[in-house]
Amino acid sequence: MTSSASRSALPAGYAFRPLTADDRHALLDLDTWAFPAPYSIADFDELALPLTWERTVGVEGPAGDGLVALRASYPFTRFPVPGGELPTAGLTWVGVHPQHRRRGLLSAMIDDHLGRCRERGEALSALFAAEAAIYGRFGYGKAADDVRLTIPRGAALRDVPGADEHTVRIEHADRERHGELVARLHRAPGIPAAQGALNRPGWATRESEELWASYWSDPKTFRSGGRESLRVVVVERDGEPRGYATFRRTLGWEVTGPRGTVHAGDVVALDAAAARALWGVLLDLDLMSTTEPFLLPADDPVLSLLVDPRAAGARVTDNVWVRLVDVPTALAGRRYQGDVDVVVGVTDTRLPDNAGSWHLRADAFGTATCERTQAAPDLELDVRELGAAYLGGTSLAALAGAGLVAERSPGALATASAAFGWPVAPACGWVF
Ligand SMILES: CC(=O)SCCNC(=O)CCNC(=O)[C@H](O)C(C)(C)COP(=O)(O)OP(=O)(O)OC[C@H]1O[C@@H](n2cnc3c(N)ncnc32)[C@H](O)[C@@H]1OP(=O)(O)O
Repeated sequence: MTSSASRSALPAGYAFRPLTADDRHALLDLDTWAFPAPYSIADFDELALPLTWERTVGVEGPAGDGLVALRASYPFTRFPVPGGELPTAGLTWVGVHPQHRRRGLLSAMIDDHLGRCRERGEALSALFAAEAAIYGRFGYGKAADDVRLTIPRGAALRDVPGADEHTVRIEHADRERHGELVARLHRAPGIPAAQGALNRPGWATRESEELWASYWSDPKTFRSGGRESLRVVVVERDGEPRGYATFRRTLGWEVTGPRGTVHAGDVVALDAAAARALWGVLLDLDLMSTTEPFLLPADDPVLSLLVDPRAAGARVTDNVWVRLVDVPTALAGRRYQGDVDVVVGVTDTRLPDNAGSWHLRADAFGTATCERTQAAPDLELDVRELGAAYLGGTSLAALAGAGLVAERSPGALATASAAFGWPVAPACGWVF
């Protein structure tokens, strides 16, 4: 890929600087300016940083201010998109010291990041947004939602044949003991239909040793609010692990009795029976009154297993945001759930190579092609909206309803909107 990114420059006096492991202290100091935390830097000594240093870039301030901004990205070489995988940069650890905010440092960092994505051949960038209002201006669209639940202890679940054939292990989470099974099962994103061709878009897996080391390091900074150390429940059938969930409990005592909470992290099962077995354990731990999974895909099996899903008080919030860095590679790199033959007119002020008309053709669930064309567009939208629709979680019709997609050829919106959807809801099961 060639790079023709229009990069906005840092303000005078500021300069980019690659960061290394020697910058650990300065990086943590800056990070706790950006994200206030009730810890000293020394408290983070136990924390294995999840960063890949070659992808971690700082900004030095003027006049000896030192490190005043930083950003990093995770290498997701196999980021799931509908029916496929694409190299993706997971933008993360974005922070600007409060004294240097609103001077354009983030804008310059994003343009530098997008330029580097193109140079590395990463067709997408994805992120979790600390504040939802930040990233739209940079061409990122809200591509997935997730569901937060507070499930009462003992909530009734529908039966699944075979669930009671599982044995259960509840143990301290330990990399040596559980590392291989967690790495393997996490690739199966929680519903049987999602395996194989019908994958779960957005479900990033940890690919770097740094991310795994961080996942298993379990420092006290991860135990806020009285949380215990990391635990795991594994359900096995015929001696084979079929699902696991990580969790930490908290315990409070009230005059009416103990009120504990199970804070679940990953909840991953290879099939419906394993999911039923796993949730049966998570919803019935002694001294607990509620189970709060951190985040779940909008179609997680538990939402169908709960006899009274309303009682779990579902809250929906934004999950992964996606930015198409290379529009033709991205559009040809996913599959579509309906036949589509459409010319899409794209605007993109930050990456002008993406702007213009693109002819997208695909058969339902088959491979796609996407080529530049001079033909008039059937649909027009900004790259931000394309990012929102890309994983199949936001319909083009819904965006058109908000005036964000324009239909120029009658019928094109319905066909393209159906094709861009996906049978499995997009979501990433962990915040990166
Ligand atoms: C993927 C992740 O890592 S998400 C983590 C993001 N980091 C945080 O939230 C930590 C706390 N916040 C910060 O560190 C900073 O305020 C940042 C990174 C959000 C913004 O950095 P800044 O250098 O101040 O941003 P910059 O000056 O480049 O602003 C660019 C534009 O974004 C807007 N903007 C910046 N921050 C916000 C925000 N929090 N909400 C809404 N708009 C914002 C600015 O107003 C500006 O708008 P304009 O182009 O219309 O003038």
